[in-house]
Amino acid sequence: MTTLSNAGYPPGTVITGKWRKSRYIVERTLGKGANGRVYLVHRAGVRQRYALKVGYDALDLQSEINVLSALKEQMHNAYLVEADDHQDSSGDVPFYVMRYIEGDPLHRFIGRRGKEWLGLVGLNLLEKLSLLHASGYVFGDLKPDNVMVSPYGKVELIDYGGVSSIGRSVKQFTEWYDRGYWNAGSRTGDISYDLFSFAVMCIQVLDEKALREASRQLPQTRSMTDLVMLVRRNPAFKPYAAWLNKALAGEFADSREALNQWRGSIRGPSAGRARSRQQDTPRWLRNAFALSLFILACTIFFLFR
Ligand SMILES: Nc1ncnc2c1ncn2[C@@H]1O[C@H](COP(=O)(O)OP(=O)(O)OP(=O)(O)O)[C@@H](O)[C@H]1O
Repeated sequence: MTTLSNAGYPPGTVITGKWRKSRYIVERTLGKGANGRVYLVHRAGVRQRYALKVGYDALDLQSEINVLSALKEQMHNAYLVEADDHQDSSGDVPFYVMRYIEGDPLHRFIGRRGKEWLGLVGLNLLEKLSLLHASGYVFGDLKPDNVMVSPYGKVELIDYGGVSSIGRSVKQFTEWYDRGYWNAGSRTGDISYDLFSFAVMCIQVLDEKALREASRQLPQTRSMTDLVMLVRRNPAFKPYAAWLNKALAGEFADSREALNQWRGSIRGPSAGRARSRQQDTPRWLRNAFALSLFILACTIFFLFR
């Protein structure tokens, strides 16, 4: 196996699996990151679309494939479709095919739809994380770019390159979301590591400016207390404050507890809207409606008795 050296595949490129012989046709590039390029593809002769990742480094991609294969067995998770090698001008290039997730990354979704969606989206994300934790893994590199949200708030994690077994060192992380960056704990992959990252993501979504300012200090003076203080300062955090403080301090016993507490402390946007619709209706109008129902009932009673 060699590493991918080309500049990317243009639309129409056919990627043929060396061993399994599946043929995928590139529609467009979906994105590129530190580990590889991801293409939107469809299988030759079939409409079904997939995301296909070609790695820059064969070993890194293989470890991602190993995790996805293990998850597929343990979680009956159909995210990984297949893995194979493909031959291009640079030699054999490894790739894997996964479910295509349509949606927006978390920060773009919240930016478009409103911060009140954080409750529901956070709940769905915590459900995904607790399934992963129950299978013995931590996600590691949890950040808004790796959380895709569909138009109805359904959540999918992408980029499993940072996943590691519970108890092992975190393989891949991104500064803001990393517990070590805030001098708030080790980089050992435990469930609290993911919950810490989750809390920082929430802080970013609700007050990115304050998070940026807090991160500007000297590395040795940065601390979890800075995050706790900024949660305390901004009233937007009120519904989530108790949860965030507990996650930042690593005090959740497990992700089920975190999930249940989140569920208890939030109200989804639809519930919020329904409630505000009810509150928007003036009391006189509700009373008038009740009175007219009463008069109608009396009329029917006297007419038909
Ligand atoms: N299953 C998928 N469905 C839709 N889009 C995807 C999928 N997987 C990846 N992408 C897109 O491709 C981009 C790069 O993918 P990915 O994050 O896996 O690459 P990476 O090299 O590991 O990135 P990073 O540098 O963040 O670690 C993502 O940001 C996303 O936009």
